[in-house]
Amino acid sequence: MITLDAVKKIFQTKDGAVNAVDHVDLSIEQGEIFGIIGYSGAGKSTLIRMLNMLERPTSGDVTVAGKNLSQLSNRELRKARQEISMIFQHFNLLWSRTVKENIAFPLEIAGVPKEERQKRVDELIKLVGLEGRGESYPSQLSGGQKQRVGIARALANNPKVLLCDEATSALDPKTTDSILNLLVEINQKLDLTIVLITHEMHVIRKICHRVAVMEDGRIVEQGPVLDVFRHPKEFITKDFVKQITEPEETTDMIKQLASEKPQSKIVQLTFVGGNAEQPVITDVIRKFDVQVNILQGKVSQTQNGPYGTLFIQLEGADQEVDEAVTYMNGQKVEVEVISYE
Ligand SMILES: Nc1ncnc2c1ncn2[C@@H]1O[C@H](COP(=O)(O)OP(=O)(O)OP(=O)(O)O)[C@@H](O)[C@H]1O
Repeated sequence: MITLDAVKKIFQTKDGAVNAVDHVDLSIEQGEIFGIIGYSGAGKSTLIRMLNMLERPTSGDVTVAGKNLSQLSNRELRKARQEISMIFQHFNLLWSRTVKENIAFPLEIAGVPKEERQKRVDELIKLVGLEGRGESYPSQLSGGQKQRVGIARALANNPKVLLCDEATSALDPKTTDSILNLLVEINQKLDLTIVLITHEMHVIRKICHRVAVMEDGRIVEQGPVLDVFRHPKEFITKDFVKQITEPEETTDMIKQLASEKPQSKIVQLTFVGGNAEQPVITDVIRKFDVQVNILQGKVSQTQNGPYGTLFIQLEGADQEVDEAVTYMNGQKVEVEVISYE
């Protein structure tokens, strides 16, 4: 559905050239929810804005739904953009228009007759769960409701692709979850391809099928979300995965326990599927002369199935503990001995 081929964007500034996007190749499938994660300044916004030519690449090709956007005339590009919609962090609504009028706006531009417009707006209001709010103005809505208007407006002309530019970054965690659920719902119902950029791994974990990690204008790692969670290769990816597996409280707790019992080993098990870790723990207790303390465990849902992490503390003679770790390494879990020295 979307391919980027050697795409570059260089901004000329008075302080010199900035390589915002540096030779990116990417391929996104029809019906996929594809996430791009990176810290501020990584080039995410520039990259996503090149997917609808809000930003033109300095070089390279962007192809969406079979059209090479770099080669289109302005008129052809306006038409292509009806198939590539976008939602934004700060919603970008028209404040003097009601919800209905905001949603109708792209239909007016596309020349859709009034009666058809009204029918379509009513459908969209229902689709995004804004029944009864059609006559409200944006200032009368919560953040989550404003983003629902943004989504309805973006879907008005039946796009093939929805681009989400930090669409939940201005929302609280609960509202974020409800908007993410809505995005999954429309992805499934409409077979819509969704590309999103974010700096939050939670967003990737919850809704994306695949993820690309961006740093200094480049894609440094990409793959199915579960694979990247299980085997993050780059340092930056490990850092992002820790947002999910190892919140600060966990780190503090582990440091404390490790200092109380310096001879013990703290091990993080990562597994895919609901109960994959249980037989491993049972086996370790049975086969080795070690004491296993379970410190913390968590299973999170992803679009590709459950993903879990478990922190355990192993106590016993050095050799027994080492053998237990070696044994676990050969099982269906990822094993990492945690050390904060
Ligand atoms: N119009 C512009 N002119 C000059 N430099 C720009 C422009 N837009 C972006 N940049 C620079 O390009 C680099 C990438 O910026 P970009 O906004 O794409 O990153 P980002 O990952 O989206 O970060 P953020 O989340 O902070 O927006 C940064 O160094 C930024 O300063």
